Amino acid sequence: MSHTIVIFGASGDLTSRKLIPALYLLHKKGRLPESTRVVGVSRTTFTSDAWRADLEETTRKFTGDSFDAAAWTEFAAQVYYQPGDLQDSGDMETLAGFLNELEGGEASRIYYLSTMPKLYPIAVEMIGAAGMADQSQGPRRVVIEKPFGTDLTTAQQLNSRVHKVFAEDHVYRIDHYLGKETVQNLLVLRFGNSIFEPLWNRNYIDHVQITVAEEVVVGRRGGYYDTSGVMRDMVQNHLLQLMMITAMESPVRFDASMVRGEKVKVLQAIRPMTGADFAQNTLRGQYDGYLNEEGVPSNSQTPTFTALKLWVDNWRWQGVPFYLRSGKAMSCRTTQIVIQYKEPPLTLFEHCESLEGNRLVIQIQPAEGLQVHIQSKVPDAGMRTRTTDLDFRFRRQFAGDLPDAYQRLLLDAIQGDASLFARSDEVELAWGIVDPILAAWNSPAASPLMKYEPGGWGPEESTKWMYKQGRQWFDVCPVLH
Ligand SMILES: NC(=O)C1=CN([C@@H]2O[C@H](COP(=O)(O)OP(=O)(O)OC[C@H]3O[C@@H](n4cnc5c(N)ncnc54)[C@H](OP(=O)(O)O)[C@@H]3O)[C@@H](O)[C@H]2O)C=CC1
Ligand SMILES: O=C1O[C@H](COP(=O)(O)O)[C@@H](O)[C@H](O)[C@H]1O
Repeated sequence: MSHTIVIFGASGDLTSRKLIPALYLLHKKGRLPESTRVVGVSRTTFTSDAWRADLEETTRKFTGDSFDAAAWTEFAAQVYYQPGDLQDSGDMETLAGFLNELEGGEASRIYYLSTMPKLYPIAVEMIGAAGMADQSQGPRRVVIEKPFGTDLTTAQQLNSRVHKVFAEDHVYRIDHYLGKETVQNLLVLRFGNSIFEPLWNRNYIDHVQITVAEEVVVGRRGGYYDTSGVMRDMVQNHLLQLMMITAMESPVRFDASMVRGEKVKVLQAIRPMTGADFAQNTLRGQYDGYLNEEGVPSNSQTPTFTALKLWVDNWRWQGVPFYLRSGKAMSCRTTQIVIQYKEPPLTLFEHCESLEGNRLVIQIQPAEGLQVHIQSKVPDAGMRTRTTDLDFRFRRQFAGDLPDAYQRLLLDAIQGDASLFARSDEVELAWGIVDPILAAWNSPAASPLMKYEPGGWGPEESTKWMYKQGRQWFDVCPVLH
C-alpha cells in the first residue's frame, strides 16, 4: 500500500525547518516506505514546482552536510502542493479529489496538522466533512502538534472534537521529546538491563532531578510565549514525559497500549498539591530582560523559569521527591536526568570534598550519554576518596549524526506505531497537574515572581530552596566531546 503525508501548514516554519528535512533524510537513508508522497496544503498560492524549489533551499540549509542533490531530486519528485484554506469546504473537497486521484486506490494517509493551534479542531472537522477520514480506502491518521489545549478544559474539548472524526487509535499527539534518541535510550537503559532495576526505587534513591535548561531567550517568540510561559510550554509536555519514563513500571510488552498505560499510572500517582504545597513546592522566575522582548507586555508576569517538587504516591517512589526544573536564558543548554542515590550508611573513608552519594546522570542533550558518579580512591593518598565518573557518550559509539526526533516520530506515524505519542488521557492528566499550579500562581495570595540574571541557573532562591532541603541542584554544563 502506498503512503501519503498531507501537511496542513505547508508554508510554515515547522514544515520547512523540521518536517521536510526529516522526511528527506528518511528517504535518503532508505527508511521511507516505497511510494511515499508528500502533499503540502496552505493558503499561499504556490505551484508544486515553486514549493519544491523553496523546500530545496531550506532543506539544504537545515540538513547541512547531509544534503545530497541527487537524493533530493528523487525525493522531491514525490512532493506536491495543493493550495487551499482548511476552513473552506470547497477547498477541502478539491483536496479530497486531488488526493484520491494521486493515490489511484487504496493508500494509507497521515494528516499532519502544522497550523496555528486554534485551527486544529476545525481542520479535523473539515477533514471529516470532506470524507477524508473514511477508513475504507486505507488507514487515515491525524498527527497533532503541540500545544494540545491550553488547560484541561480546552484539551478535553479538543479531544472530544477530534474523537468525533477519528478514533483514538488514529490520533497521534506529538511530543518531540519522545522522538529523541536518548529519551528512547532511557527506556532501554531501564528495561534492557538488569543492573539498574534493583536500585531504581525508594530503597536506594534519595531524589530525582529533571532539568531542561535552555541558553536561548524568548526572542521573537514573545507573542506566543507570553500566553504560554514555562509551565505550558515545557512542563505540561516535555518535562512530565521525561518524568513518566523515569518513574514508570516496566510494560509487559513494548507496544503503544502497554507503554502508555504504564506512563499514565505515573501521572495518576502524582500527589495533587493543596494549600501550602504551592508555596513550598513550586518556584517561578522571569529572566531580566524578558519584558523588553518583542510582543511581551511591559508588566508581564509570565514565568520563564520554574522548579517544582512532585511526589509519586506508589510503592516504588514513596518518599522520593522528583524535582523538575526548566528555564530560558540559563547558563547553558542541557537536558539531564539525575538519579541521586543515598549516601552509604557508614562513612569509612575520608573524602576530598564533601562526600557525595552515587549519581547516575542521564544526558538527554546536547552531550547525549550517561555518567555514573562513583567514589574511588585517590592514588597514593592513604584511603582518601573522590568522586569520579564512568562516562558513556552516544557520539563516541555512533559515527553519523543522531537523527532528529521528527524522523523517528514521522516514521512511527507512517507505520502506525503510537508508542511514542501522547494518548488523550495522558494529555488530560498532565493538564490536571499543571492547572492548579497555574491557578495558585495567578491568585492574589501568590508570592511575587522572582527575577533572575540571564546566564545562570535561575533565581538564587532556587539554589537556597534545595539547600534548605539538604540537597543540591546538579548545576553542571555538559562537556560536549
Ligand atoms: N515551529 C516550531 O519549531 C514548532 C511549532 N510547533 C507547532 O506547530 C504548529 C505550526 O507552527 P509553525 O510552523 O511555527 O507556524 P507558522 O505560523 O510558521 O505556520 C502556520 C501555517 O499554517 C498555514 N495556515 C494558516 N491558516 C491556514 C488556513 N486557514 N488554511 C490552511 N493553512 C493555513 C500557514 O500558511 P498560509 O498562511 O499560507 O495559509 C502556515 O503554513 C503550531 O501549532 C506550533 O505550535 C510545535 C513545536 C515546534
Ligand atoms: O516545544 C518546545 O521545545 C523547545 C525546546 O526543544 P529542544 O528540542 O530544543 O530541547 C523550546 O525551546 C520551545 O520553547 C518549546 O515550545
